[in-house]
Amino acid sequence: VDLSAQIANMSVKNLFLNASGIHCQTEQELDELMNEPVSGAMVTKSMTPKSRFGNPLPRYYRLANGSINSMGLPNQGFDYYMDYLKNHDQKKPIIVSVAGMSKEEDLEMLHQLQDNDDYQGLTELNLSCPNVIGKPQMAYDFEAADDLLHEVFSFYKKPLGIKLPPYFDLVHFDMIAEVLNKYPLSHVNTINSVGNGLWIDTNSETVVLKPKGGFGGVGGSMVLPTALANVRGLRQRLNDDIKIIGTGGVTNGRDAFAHILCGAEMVSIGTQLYEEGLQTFERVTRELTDIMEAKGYTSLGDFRGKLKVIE
Ligand SMILES: C=Cc1c(C(=O)O)[nH]c(=O)[nH]c1=O
Repeated sequence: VDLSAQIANMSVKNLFLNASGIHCQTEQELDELMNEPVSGAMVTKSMTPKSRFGNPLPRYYRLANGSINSMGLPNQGFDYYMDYLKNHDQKKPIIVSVAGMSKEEDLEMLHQLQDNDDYQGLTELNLSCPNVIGKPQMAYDFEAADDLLHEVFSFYKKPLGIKLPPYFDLVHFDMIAEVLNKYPLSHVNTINSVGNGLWIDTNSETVVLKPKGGFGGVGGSMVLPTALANVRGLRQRLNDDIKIIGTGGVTNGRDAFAHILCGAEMVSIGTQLYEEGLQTFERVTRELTDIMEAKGYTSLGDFRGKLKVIE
């Protein structure tokens, strides 16, 4: 099922999904997401060809208004997730997230997905992992991202989206959109965590994460302004047929409403889902429904992308 098909009969009910990395690494976590009644889709932890332990612990830390992580791409490996797809009926679309440690690994996994006749799913190429030691975030290198996508779309013909890091300059929105509009992407998922933040325990005068001297991706409510800007900036610049999954900073119905006003077709929840658990989906959906009812909206289309500016 590609995202646009999923969106065709979109309602509040199936608007939400987990952010990749959250509650989606093991078979048990994936089963719990699959059986969660409210979320409309789900996404796997970004996978690499072989399973990875990831970075040394501590590698996740909860902040007052968010989180910081340097997980280092821990995942069970490509074959594990392919087996999961084969052995479980899909009660909801599962987005397969792919994040090779190199361009070669990205291409290797995408070739396998393309050549697997049993696989008809929606794939998301993660170009934005900030925590693999020594590996830059590909999506900050516009030329390299263009080259990779050119090569990918020379053979990959199934629905494919990409996960982007946040950009912080309107010219960068222009530049990445110029690249992405050249390709038949099903969607863009924005934002990934805000890369290479740093948190300090001032009592011990020490960083809180072990990997990379404490540098890690920042998520949660404190990144909502950046997430909204990236959803809005890319919606204003991307071809209409490239849908946007809004990710970043969603803790309640009002945050989700804001993402949709900026143009998000679906909304994913990460830090809040990790901290509060799967009941987050039911709570945020209820809160969003209450807001829509109070405003007299009966469908997401009544307000999606209709953010007003001050004339
Ligand atoms: C796939 C690796 C990622 C990771 C990670 O595994 O460290 N953390 C993030 O916040 N975003 C990612 O994209």
